[in-house]
Amino acid sequence: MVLNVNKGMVTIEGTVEWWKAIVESMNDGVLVIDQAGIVRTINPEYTRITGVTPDIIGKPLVSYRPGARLPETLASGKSQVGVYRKTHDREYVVDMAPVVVNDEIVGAVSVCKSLNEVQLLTLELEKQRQKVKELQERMSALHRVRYTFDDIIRAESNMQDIVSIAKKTAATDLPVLIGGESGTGKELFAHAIHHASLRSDKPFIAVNCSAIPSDLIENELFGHFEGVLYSKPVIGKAGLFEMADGGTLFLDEIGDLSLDVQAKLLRVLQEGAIRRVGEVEERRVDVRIIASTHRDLQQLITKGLFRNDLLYRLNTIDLQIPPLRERKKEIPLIAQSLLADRFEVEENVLKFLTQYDWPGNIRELRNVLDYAKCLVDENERISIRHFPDFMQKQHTLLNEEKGILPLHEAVEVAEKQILETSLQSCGPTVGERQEVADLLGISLATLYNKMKKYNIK
Ligand SMILES: Nc1ncnc2c1ncn2[C@@H]1O[C@H](COP(=O)(O)OP(=O)(O)OP(=O)(O)O)[C@@H](O)[C@H]1O
Repeated sequence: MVLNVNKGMVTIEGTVEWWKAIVESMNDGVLVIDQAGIVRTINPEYTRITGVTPDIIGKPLVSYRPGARLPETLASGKSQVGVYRKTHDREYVVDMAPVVVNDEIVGAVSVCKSLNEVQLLTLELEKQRQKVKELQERMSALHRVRYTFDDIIRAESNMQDIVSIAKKTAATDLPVLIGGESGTGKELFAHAIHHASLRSDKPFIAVNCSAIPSDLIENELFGHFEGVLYSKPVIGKAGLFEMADGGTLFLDEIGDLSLDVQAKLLRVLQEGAIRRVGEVEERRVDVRIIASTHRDLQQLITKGLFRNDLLYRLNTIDLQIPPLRERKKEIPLIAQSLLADRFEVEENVLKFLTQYDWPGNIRELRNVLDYAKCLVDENERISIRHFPDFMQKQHTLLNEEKGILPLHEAVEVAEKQILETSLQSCGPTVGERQEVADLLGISLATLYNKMKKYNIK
């Protein structure tokens, strides 16, 4: 035996004892025979699983266990894997392999697991498979589109034309570039095109290029290698291109990609293959690209911030979605749809909505209506005072320009102003508010109701 003293620890290595200790400590049952079929060793686990006791050591295996299969491996030199065995009431699974030294078979080893353990492992494996399946289903639900062409409310002829072109592109794999201000419905169009395409049962992956830091976007789009980096294991990761394989990749805000990533993207579009960061070999991907931007890409090209050749790869079909202020006819329709027939709206509100400029387009319209829906009381109709302050001011400005207000609105404006002025110099106590109510000739309860109505704190 060789004793090594290493930092105060005594170890035994390169000895029979060393290997015996390893075999003894294993969780699998081990039995070894030599060239003559004589059992040379078994470990305690072998006894526990098979019931064979250590007195077999030194005896021919077949004399002790006539049905043993290990001698077959010894004779043929061929391994046997997952062999089911049953002796008396014990069931187990055995792997058998020849022991080869200098190209010569010098024995054979049998490694067994009790069936119970195998069953437990099989059960665990089945559970994990089920989990993977559930996760895959959840992932594909996440990657399914929410909108179809039916969800695109349109009334203006320019929008009808755009939808009709978009429907035609759905039947192809051509790249589509969707332009338009923020909130005009670019992503809605991308969903609808994918939904109507032959790829609709495959993933739709949307990535907002402006939301991912530039040093991470390459990793996100193309994935990264698996291996060892600075002596640490790195688990490989598929990028969004691989995740979208067979489906559609929606590159939102493409104008925000750095020139470096634009060059890599162009290569992928030309080659139809991606290379994970840190890998050499290419992987083929079949992905349809729909890109969108609220920027003027021609202007970015002039400034040297966008690649001309990439634009030509992306804009085979170029859809420009007009801003909401150029689709006035659609505003009441979209508003009614967002209110889902559950809220009534005063006539002058719908009129005002069509006059407003909507710099945030349909997203802004949705937000403003959500605000009003939250503020309006049950059985009340949505009126201007249920809108955010900036909208109310805009409404007043518009009417001032015209110099006329509908009478009930003029009354409300005046009433609100009188209340605000009277309450300005008064403190928050009930006594002080009672004084204001007395001066105005109304009850305290009416004062509080009007404060609530006009959102006066
Ligand atoms: N024609 C339409 N009919 C009904 N709803 C619409 C229409 N266009 C857009 N919307 C709704 O407006 C909101 C904004 O749309 P979307 O996210 O598609 O805009 P976008 O142009 O992609 O915005 P951004 O450039 O900021 O990403 C979404 O809630 C969408 O469902």
